[in-house]
Parts: sequence; structure tokens; C-alpha cells
Amino acid sequence: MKITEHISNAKDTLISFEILPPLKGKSINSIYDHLDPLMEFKPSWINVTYHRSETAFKKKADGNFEKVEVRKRPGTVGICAAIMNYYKIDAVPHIICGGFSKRETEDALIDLNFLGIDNVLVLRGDADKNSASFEPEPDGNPYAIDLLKQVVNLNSGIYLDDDIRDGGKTKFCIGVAGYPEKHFESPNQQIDMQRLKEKVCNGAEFIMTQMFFDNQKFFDFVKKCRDNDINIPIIPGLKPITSRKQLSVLPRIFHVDIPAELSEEIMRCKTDEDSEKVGTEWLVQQSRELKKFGVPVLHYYTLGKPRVIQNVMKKLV
Ligand SMILES: NC(=O)C1=CN([C@@H]2O[C@H](COP(=O)(O)OP(=O)(O)OC[C@H]3O[C@@H](n4cnc5c(N)ncnc54)[C@H](O)[C@@H]3O)[C@@H](O)[C@H]2O)C=CC1
Ligand SMILES: Nc1nc(=O)c2c([nH]1)NC[C@@H]1CN(c3ccc(C(=O)N[C@@H](CCC(=O)O)C(=O)O)cc3)CN21
Repeated sequence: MKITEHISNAKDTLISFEILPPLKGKSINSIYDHLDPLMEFKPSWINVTYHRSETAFKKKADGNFEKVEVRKRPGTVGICAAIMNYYKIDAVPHIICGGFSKRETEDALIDLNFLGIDNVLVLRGDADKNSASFEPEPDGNPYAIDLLKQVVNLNSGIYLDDDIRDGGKTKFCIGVAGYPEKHFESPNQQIDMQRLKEKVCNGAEFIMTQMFFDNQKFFDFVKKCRDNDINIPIIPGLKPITSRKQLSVLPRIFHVDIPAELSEEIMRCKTDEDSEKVGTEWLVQQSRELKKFGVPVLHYYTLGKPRVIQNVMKKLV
């Protein structure tokens, strides 16, 4: 079912989770072990992130290094199919520009359509870990909006190969990312908002936000969206802080602020176990307030920490 239908049919705030594919070599059971404890909270869908290959340098027998492309976390499409089959709930794959040609993307979208997947979250994706900044593939989509237009075209039966006439139309409901604290590469919040608006004008049907730890940032972002006539559902992305290290790691990777009250409390903690308790309580309070505000969905990045999310959920009900 489309995310927009899930939301319009809902009587209460919905719950959704987000997972990463396991590292190459691990089995699908690692996904089930991760999700099983979370199923009692009846998520409406599960997002599955998409990962490009990365360049690495591997030492050869003669002592020299060779450049290799390694894809550490393949399997998004298969995992989505497995989740739908095993849990009978929707899976929402992330589709990214980085590392993929438009043709590879089209083939992935055809697979997703054959599998009966109704939603995609279209993103530009992060830079290759060995590059200073994001570089699109020569035959790939440079920005999320270009990828969005590719999916919209496929929804109209327009394929890359114009020999395909009367091509089957896909029916993807398309989501895009939103940044309550601005995307770090946008010159300012106004341009960030214009780019979001452009995605909405071109067919995006829901927004999932970057993580944030201060709800006021989310409330201000929603207001700004509505003032700019962006009227589609805005789903907050939520992540628990579980260690002191994250106080510097998260701002560095995700370009988000950690409120003084939260960082001070974490810094007073003697162990990661104590930090996890503080992070859990913070996320419970954030979730309660967002629910009261009337968000359609609470979307949790469970990434490696199902137990923490389980504890948050138990306190929420
Ligand atoms: N919020 C979420 O749920 C998730 C977010 N992400 C991450 O979000 C990041 C970016 O993704 P999107 O926002 O989808 O990318 P985007 O392509 O919309 O924006 C990326 C950057 O390019 C700029 N930009 C966009 N169009 C432009 C144009 N025509 N000319 C010049 N600059 C332009 C934007 O202002 C932004 O700074 C990535 O790092 C991605 O991995 C990844 C997974 C989930
Ligand atoms: N820029 C960006 N890239 C993403 O892939 C991404 C976002 N933002 N925002 C929304 C979600 C959240 N995602 C993620 C992905 C990985 C971690 C993660 O591994 N976090 C570690 C710290 C990272 C590290 O140490 O390398 C953690 O301890 O929480 C968290 C959220 C994926 N998505």
C-alpha cells in the first residue's frame, strides 16, 4: 500500500522503522533477528537503505596495492522482498543517485515493481567515503530531483529506451528527504526549501526528515514548509543517542545539532549504558511531544540498536 494511503487510513500515529542491509556475507536471518523484537509494535512499513560501492585499496601478494570497488552492503531489493514475504508488511527501499547509472536504476525500479513494492524514497546519497564531495556517475542522476523525474517518467510508462512504446506504467509513491536543520551543502535554508518545493511540484508525495534532537527545529521546519505551500505529509526521522562518542560523530556525519541539555546529561554519564538510558528517555519525550503535535508517523532509525528502540516503544504505549 502507498505511504499516503497508510497515512490517510490511519486512526492514530503510525510507527515505521529503518534498517541497513547487513554487511556482505551475513544471512537474511540477521535482518529477522533485528526486526523480530520490533514487530509487536506493529510498524506500518520498514525502510531499507541503499548503498553504493566504495573504492578501497587492497594489498596484493607482491606488496603493491590495487584499487578495488567493494560493495559492503548489497541486497536492498532482495531484503525488501524478504520483509514483505516474511512479515506481510510494506518495505520502502531507498533509491540513490550516487554510484549508479540511470540504466541500473531503471532495472532496479523494474525489479521493485515486479515485486509489488509500492513506495520508494529517492535520495542523492552520500559521497563515496574516499571523495571529498559527492560526484555523480557520468551516466547517472546528479540530484535527487533528477532521480525523482526518472521515477515519475516510469510511472507514466516512459523508459530510458525510447524504443519501448506502450511501456507498462509503474505506480510508485515517491518520498524525498527534508532537512529541519538544512542540508549541509545548501547555501541557505531558503534555497534548501526551494529545492524541496521543486521536488514536491515534480511529484514527491511525502517527506522523511533527517534526524533531529530538538523538536522545535522540526516544528519550525513544518511551519516553513506549510508557508511555502508544501502540503504533503512530513514524517520525522528519529534516532536515539546511545554513547558519548555520538556527541561528536553525529554532528560530523549528519550535520545536526545536539541540544545543550542533552549533551550535558550525556557528558555526566560514566558508562555507555548510562548514556543509553539518557538517550532512551530523551527519545521517549521527543516522541510524546511529536505525537501530541500531530505527526502522521514516528519513523525510527533502528540501525544496530533494536533493543533501544524496543525500550522506547514500550515506554510510549
Ligand atoms: N533524510 C533521509 O531519510 C535520508 C537522507 N540521506 C542523505 O541525504 C543527502 C542528500 O540527499 P537529497 O536531499 O535527496 O539530495 P538532493 O539532491 O536533493 O540535495 C543534495 C544537495 O544538492 C543541492 N542541490 C539540489 N539540487 C541542486 C541543483 N539543481 N543545483 C545545485 N545544487 C543542488 C541541495 O541543496 C543539497 O545541498 C545524502 O547525503 C543522502 O545520503 C540518506 C538517506 C536517508
Ligand atoms: N547523510 C545521510 N546518509 C544516510 O544514509 C542517512 C541520513 N543522512 N539520514 C537518515 C538516515 C539515517 N541513516 C543512518 C545511517 C547510519 C547510522 C550509523 O551508523 N550511525 C552510527 C554512527 C556512524 C559511525 O560511527 O560511522 C551510530 O553510532 O549511530 C545512523 C543513521 C541513514 N540515513
